[in-house]
Amino acid sequence: MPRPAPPSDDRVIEVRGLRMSYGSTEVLTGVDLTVSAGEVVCLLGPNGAGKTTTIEVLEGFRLPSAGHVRVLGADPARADDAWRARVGVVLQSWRDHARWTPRRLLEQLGGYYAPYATAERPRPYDVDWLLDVVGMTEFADRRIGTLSGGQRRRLDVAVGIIGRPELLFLDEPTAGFDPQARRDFHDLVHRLSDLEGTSILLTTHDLAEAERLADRILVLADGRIVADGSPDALTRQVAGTSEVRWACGRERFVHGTDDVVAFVRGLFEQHGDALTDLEVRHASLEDTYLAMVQRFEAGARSAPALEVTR
Ligand SMILES: Nc1ncnc2c1ncn2[C@@H]1O[C@H](COP(=O)(O)OP(=O)(O)OP(=O)(O)O)[C@@H](O)[C@H]1O
Repeated sequence: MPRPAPPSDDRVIEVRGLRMSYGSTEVLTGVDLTVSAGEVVCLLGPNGAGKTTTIEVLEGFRLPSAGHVRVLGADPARADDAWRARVGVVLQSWRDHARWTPRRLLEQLGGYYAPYATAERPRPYDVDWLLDVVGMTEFADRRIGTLSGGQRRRLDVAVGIIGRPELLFLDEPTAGFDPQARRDFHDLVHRLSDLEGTSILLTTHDLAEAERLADRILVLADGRIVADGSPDALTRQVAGTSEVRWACGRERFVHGTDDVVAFVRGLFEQHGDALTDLEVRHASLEDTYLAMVQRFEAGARSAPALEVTR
C-alpha cells in the first residue's frame, strides 16, 4: 500500500516551469514536479520523452534552458561537494574501471563520502554489507570487466548508494536484471525508503515495477508532467472501466463498465442459471499508462493535465 505523502514543507525536490532544448528541439516544455522526503516517485514516459534529461538536470549534470529547480534546498547546477555527497545517482550505464574489482571500487568511492558523515547519517555504507545487499558478494573480487550485464547493473546500484544518500536518482535501474535480481532490487528500494528514509526518484519502463515500488507516479509526455498520483488513483482516474466477459450457453459476450457490481448483478437478474462463465478484468496501471500516452501521441495537446491525486 502506498504511504501517505509527507507534508509539503518537507520537499526534497521542487521543480517549476522546467524547460530544456537541444538546439532548436524543445524536449521539456514546462515540467512541474515535487518529491517529498522519504517518497518513492516513479517517472514514466515513452522513449525520448525527456526522463533522463529531467533527471540529469536534477543531478546538476545538465543546465536547463529555463525554470526553477531546487534539490535538497539548492540549485543543482551550483551546488557544492557537501550537497553532492547527500545525493546518489545510478545512471543508465557506468563503463569505467574495468580492471578494478567491485570491492576496490566501492572502497575507493566510499572514501570520498567519509568526510561528509554526520551523527544521524554515518557515511559511507560498510562495503561488505553493501556487496551483500546488492547480491555482489560472490563477484566482489572479480575484475569488473568480466562481469555480466546484470552483475554490472548491481554494481551500478551499489555505486549509487555507497555514500548513504538522502536522495537517490535511479535511471532504469533494473534494465538487464533477471527476475531474482529484480526482486532483490525491489526489496532494497523498500529497505532504503522504509528504514533509511531515503527519497527516491526512478525511471522505468516496467509498469509492474512502478506499481510495486512507487508511492506516486509521474507521467512525462509532450514535454510536461501529464499525470501525477498514486498507482491506484491513476488507474481509477484514467482507465476507470473494467471489462466483464460472460457466456450464456455457447455465446460469449464482453462489455466495458465503470460499475462492475451493478452490471454483474444485472447479468444474474437477466440470465440467472443460463450464465455459464463470468470473468472480470480490472484496468491495470499498464492500461492506464498506454491509454494516456496514446492520447498525447495522437495529438490531444489540449487534454488537461490530471489532478494531483494521492
Ligand atoms: N545531448 C543531446 N543532444 C541532443 N538531443 C538529445 C541529447 N540528449 C537527449 N536528446 C534528445 O532529447 C529527447 C529526450 O531524451 P531523453 O534521453 O531525456 O529521453 P528519455 O525519456 O530518457 O528516453 P528513454 O526512455 O529512451 O531513455 C530525445 O529526443 C533525445 O534524442
